[in-house]
Parts: sequence; structure tokens; C-alpha cells
Amino acid sequence: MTDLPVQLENVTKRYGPFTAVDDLSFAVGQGEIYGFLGPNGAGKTTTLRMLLDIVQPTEGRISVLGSNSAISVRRRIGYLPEERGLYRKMKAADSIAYFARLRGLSGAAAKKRAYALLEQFGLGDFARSKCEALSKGMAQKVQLLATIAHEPELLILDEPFSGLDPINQQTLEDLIAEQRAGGRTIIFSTHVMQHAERLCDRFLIIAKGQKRFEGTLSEARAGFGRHIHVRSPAPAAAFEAFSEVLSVRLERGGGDENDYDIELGENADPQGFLHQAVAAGIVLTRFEQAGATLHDIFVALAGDEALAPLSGARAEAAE
Ligand SMILES: Nc1ncnc2c1ncn2[C@@H]1O[C@H](COP(=O)(O)OP(=O)(O)OP(=O)(O)O)[C@@H](O)[C@H]1O
Repeated sequence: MTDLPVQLENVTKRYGPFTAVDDLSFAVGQGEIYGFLGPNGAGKTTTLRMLLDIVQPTEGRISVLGSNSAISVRRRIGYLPEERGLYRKMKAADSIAYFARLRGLSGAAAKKRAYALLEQFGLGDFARSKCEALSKGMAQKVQLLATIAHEPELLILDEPFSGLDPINQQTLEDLIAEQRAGGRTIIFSTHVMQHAERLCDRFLIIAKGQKRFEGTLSEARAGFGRHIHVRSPAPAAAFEAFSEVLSVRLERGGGDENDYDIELGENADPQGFLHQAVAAGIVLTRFEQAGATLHDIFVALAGDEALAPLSGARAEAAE
């Protein structure tokens, strides 16, 4: 089908009358970090399981590392499932070595790698601890290390950040970035937009089984209004009267210190906003321009409101 590590064409998955994934197509390039974003029940896990040939699509075609079944190339794939699970009685190092051996490493190489990874990721002291004695976050880290121990060229991580504290979330971000620097291709699903915003080369937003957007952050932003953040003693109504202002949201308020998030039209010039403020004698003690965040885009494209037919600029962004 293609040289791309992952490609889906018109993939649909139905469970009886229910369509979990609806005519979904996307491709992931070699060495990309690809974010898979969607609200609960959007079809992310189902899609990742179809990629891995754990469940079969009702319709459509899937290619993974040049094969039409991930099972035949499983040694080249690392998969972190959404439901975590380690053998409770097995030691941390043995767990990692066990998964690495299943993926083709020799016993000695697997063990050596397990100890090295645990050391590298701050769990050296727990190498001989049974998994049942690890905290939830530590166990998750061990499972992640088991996912990468055989140095797979394609990593598929289902909600890898959930259950990790902020420090370990950062460690995981670094790990994902390092894996990419080593030439690997990574797909991960998440609800947390900040991770995707920082890490992903491209991302896909899915809702109700359907693709809402695929592309880069700047491509997503192009279809959205521009935001500015201002601090001013003036009331919101003063800004609502300006031309090109679509909405004014009070982020923090009180006395003379109101912080507003102001959305301007797509082609509006933020300097024009400044001129209007000066002309109206409005004091601004802060003025910052910002693109829409991935959070804004996600809510607009995958929130309830966006489940109605899309219109205008947002529909174009979702094409
Ligand atoms: N085996 C199954 N039988 C019937 N329905 C299923 C099955 N597996 C998934 N579904 C349904 O398909 C839809 C998509 O589920 P999926 O787990 O793929 O969503 P998700 O995007 O991963 O959600 P979450 O973020 O909550 O994990 C859900 O409505 C779910 O109930």
C-alpha cells in the first residue's frame, strides 16, 4: 500500500448497529510524533487496536510497517495498552526483560537492558521489587520501559500520561522526544492537550468516530480567530464595542486589574485593536498576542457544540 509506517484508508468499525469508528483515513510519516486526540468514547482505543490487529475493521484497509497485519511485524512495534497490567508477583526488572524476550531479545540482552532502563529512569533501586509493591505511577513507568525495551521502530501508546505525576509526565515527554530523535515513529492518544501541543508534529482530532481535523498546530490555528490577552481597568463592554472583536472573556477580575482573553476575527490586525484602545482613552497594562491553543481548537472541534454541523472557518479547519 505505502512506505509510510502507518496508513488507514476508509476504516470503519461497527459493533452491531453502533459505529465506533466511521470512515477514518490518516497516515503517519516516518519519525513523526502523531497525537491522537478525542473525547471519551471517540474511538481512539478502537482505532489503535485495529492498527495492532487486535480487533478487525468492518471495512477499510490498514497498513503498518508495510504489512496488512501488525501481528507479522510485532517485534518492530511497542504497544502500551490503555488497561495497564504487569504480573503482580514478578519483579520490575524481570517484567521488562520478559516483554523484551517476547519481542525477540535474548535472555541475557533482555535482562541487561531492563536494569539499564530502570537505572536510567530513576527506578534502579526498585529493580528487584515485585510489581505489586510499586506505586501506580512506578508500575506504569515499568510498563512503559517494557514497551520500549526491544527498541521498536513504531511506538503506539494509549493514554501514556494518565496516572503519572507532573514530574513523571515530563520524564515521559522527554522519553517520547528522545525516541523520535532516535528515528522512531510514535503515535499516542491523550486527553491532555498540553502534551500534544508540546510534542506532536501532527495530530488528529476524532469525535464520535469521525475525523474532525488532521494536521499541524499551525494549520489548525489558521482556521481560528486570533486571541489577545489584555489587562485593563475597563469593563468588558468597552472592548466588545471594538470592530473585529468576536468575544471578550474575563479570565480574572477585580477592581482595576481585569484580565481578558479577547478573540479577534481571523484576519484582524491586533495592532488595530491597540489603536482603538488608545483612541478611546482605555488604559492597557498588559497586551499579548497569542494563537488559539490546542485546547481551544479541541473544544471547538470535538466539544458538544462542534458535533453540530461545522460552519465557516471552523469547517475549513476540520477538512
Ligand atoms: N467491544 C465493544 N463492543 C461494543 N462497543 C464497543 C466495544 N469497544 C468499544 N466500543 C464502543 O466504541 C466507542 C469508542 O470506544 P473507544 O474505547 O475506542 O473510545 P476512546 O476514544 O478510546 O475513549 P476513552 O478516551 O474513554 O478511552 C465507545 O462508545 C465504546 O463503548
